[in-house]
Amino acid sequence: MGLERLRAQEIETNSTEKEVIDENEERIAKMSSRDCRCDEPTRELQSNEDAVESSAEEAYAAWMVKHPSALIAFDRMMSIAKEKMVVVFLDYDGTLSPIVDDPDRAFMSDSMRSAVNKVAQYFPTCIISGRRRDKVYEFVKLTNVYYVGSHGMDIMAPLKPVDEIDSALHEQAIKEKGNEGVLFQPAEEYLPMIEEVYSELKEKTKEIQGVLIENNKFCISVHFRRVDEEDWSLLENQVMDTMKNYPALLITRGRKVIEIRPSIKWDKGRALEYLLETLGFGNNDETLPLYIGDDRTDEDAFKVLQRRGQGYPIIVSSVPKDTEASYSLRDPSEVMSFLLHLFRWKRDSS
Ligand SMILES: O=P(O)(O)OC[C@H]1O[C@H](O[C@H]2O[C@H](CO)[C@@H](O)[C@H](O)[C@H]2O)[C@H](O)[C@@H](O)[C@@H]1O
Repeated sequence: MGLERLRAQEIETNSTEKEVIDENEERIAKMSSRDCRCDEPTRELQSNEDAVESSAEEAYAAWMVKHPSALIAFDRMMSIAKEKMVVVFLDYDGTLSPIVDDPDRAFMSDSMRSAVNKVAQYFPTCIISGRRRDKVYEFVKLTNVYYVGSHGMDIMAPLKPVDEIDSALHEQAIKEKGNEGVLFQPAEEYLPMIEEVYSELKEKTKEIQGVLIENNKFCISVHFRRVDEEDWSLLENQVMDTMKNYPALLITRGRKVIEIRPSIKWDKGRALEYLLETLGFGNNDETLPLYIGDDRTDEDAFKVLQRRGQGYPIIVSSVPKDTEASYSLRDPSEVMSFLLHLFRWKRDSS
């Protein structure tokens, strides 16, 4: 697409998008000038609520010293990117869409879609989610990004040879899909077991109000966000009881969700490495991967980037969290601002 058209598209950016960006920029400007606060006159005694809020803000500010805002640090981060190929990896829930009660309604805003689309016009862009791959596509609806589902276990990659990545696993798991690309599903043999567990869990938990079991193809999510807190341990016991019969499956935790997945050595971090190889960007010196995610499963990808000493792991969180990420963004609206910064940076430097 020509630059003219890209610019025209950007001008069309709707007002909500602009408002969100302005708000974020105002907040960032305030944060950058935080040091000035010591000159302010001593404030009057605050109400308890204010005090709690301000101590939460202080804890967040202290955490941000170790995980600076990727918006504030943008220019510094990008100063080494000029000579490199930036590859963008994005988580979906909590990163591109806000966390909502009903997982089927975790829609992405049009302005976020437009930001991802803009970034994907300049950089290879992959969305890596715990959800089914086709479900993520239903939400995102962009044809210029790569989709990875089931926490990295369902990859649709371009038709390209893979070098040394797990050749044994690769041979058994790869399938050619005509011109669409190559489907890499390292946990394919677990499919019947996952189906079985999904049916069992549905049956077993059907009396618990609010529980939702989501079939994510190679993984299962047991959601308890809408379950009464007093039923949480009952649900947990029922899940554990079912899982006793499936030692080949692993239980992990996410945001108000118990996740069940094959216990193979494959996760979002391995998927990131796999994609870098298949996209032809395996070379550490020439590639700058950015990974933005909010969940525990994204930590696997952060760890990989830390181990490779390459790129930028960025966590999305509005509260202090233990993380391997080097940078942070507060919420999806800051993710959108970051993506638009990235787009403009590339557009204006090309
Ligand atoms: O890897 P992700 O794209 O972050 O997916 C992780 C899980 O996200 C979804 O659940 C979470 O978001 C829901 C919608 O906002 C929310 O209701 C739920 O409480 C969260 O845990 C998704 O439904 C899961 O299948 C994914 O594994």
